[in-house]
Amino acid sequence: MNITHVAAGVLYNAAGEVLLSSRPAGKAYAGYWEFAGGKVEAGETPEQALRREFAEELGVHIVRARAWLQKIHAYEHATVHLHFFRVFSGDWHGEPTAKEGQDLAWQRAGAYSVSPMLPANAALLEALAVPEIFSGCLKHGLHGENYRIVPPNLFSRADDALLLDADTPVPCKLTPRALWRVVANRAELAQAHDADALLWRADGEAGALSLLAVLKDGVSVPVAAYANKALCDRFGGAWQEAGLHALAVQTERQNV
Ligand SMILES: Nc1nc2c([nH]c(=O)n2[C@@H]2O[C@H](COP(=O)(O)OP(=O)(O)OP(=O)(O)O)[C@@H](O)[C@H]2O)c(=O)[nH]1
Repeated sequence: MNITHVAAGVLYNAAGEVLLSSRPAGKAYAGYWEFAGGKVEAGETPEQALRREFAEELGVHIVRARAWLQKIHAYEHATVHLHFFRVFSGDWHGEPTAKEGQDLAWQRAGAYSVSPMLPANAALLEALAVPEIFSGCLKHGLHGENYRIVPPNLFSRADDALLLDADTPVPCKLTPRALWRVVANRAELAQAHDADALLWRADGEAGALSLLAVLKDGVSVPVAAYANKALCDRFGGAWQEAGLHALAVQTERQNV
């Protein structure tokens, strides 16, 4: 199969908004909103392609980009392997300028006002609303800004995300905003193919290192590392560099 590699970036401003751009006239899906980026050229890494596309399309110079999710999507015209990056405020400079006739809009993650969005990006746009810091435990749930992930017995609101083990069926009466599965190794990861997001439970150094290896291979859904504060302090930077979405710091009082 012929696969086109594409690099795209989620650019953040100081207010925490993300930049979307519309596809210019003449391209497939003209007028649809997407993240700035484009095809990876021969001899380039995805990150190099991202830097080039951001300079060409937006006049933005990227200082540091963090790997995020990877998606494979089959379009009528091509199958694309998308490499998404996040570029946080402070990690870029320049004034984003539409250099290719596109429209630009800063948007609050989860409260988008532009449309239509590129259909392939739906899960990604939802993933951006997942906060980057959680705290709590598996038994009582994990809490982040405007977001909570709870086990079935605590599920009470339509905007709750549901926390389940890798092999527990979703209770049919529940319709969570997202399904999070708890995994601790590659075998459980392989079972969790229906998850919208993953909570990687790292109990010690071995678990922390295997999470790092999984992230380096590339992940297609947001991953939060569930670990005690000491492990989060020790591995947090390396995990985030490799594509971790969030840290879920295990609170002291529990032991599950
Ligand atoms: N830039 C970008 N492309 C995306 C995103 N999501 C997604 O499915 N794609 C797909 O990835 C492909 C990117 O190709 P492109 O046409 O933007 O790349 P390009 O600027 O290098 O195109 P060109 O060679 O026609 O000038 C398209 O099929 C596009 O639909 C996204 O968020 N951003």
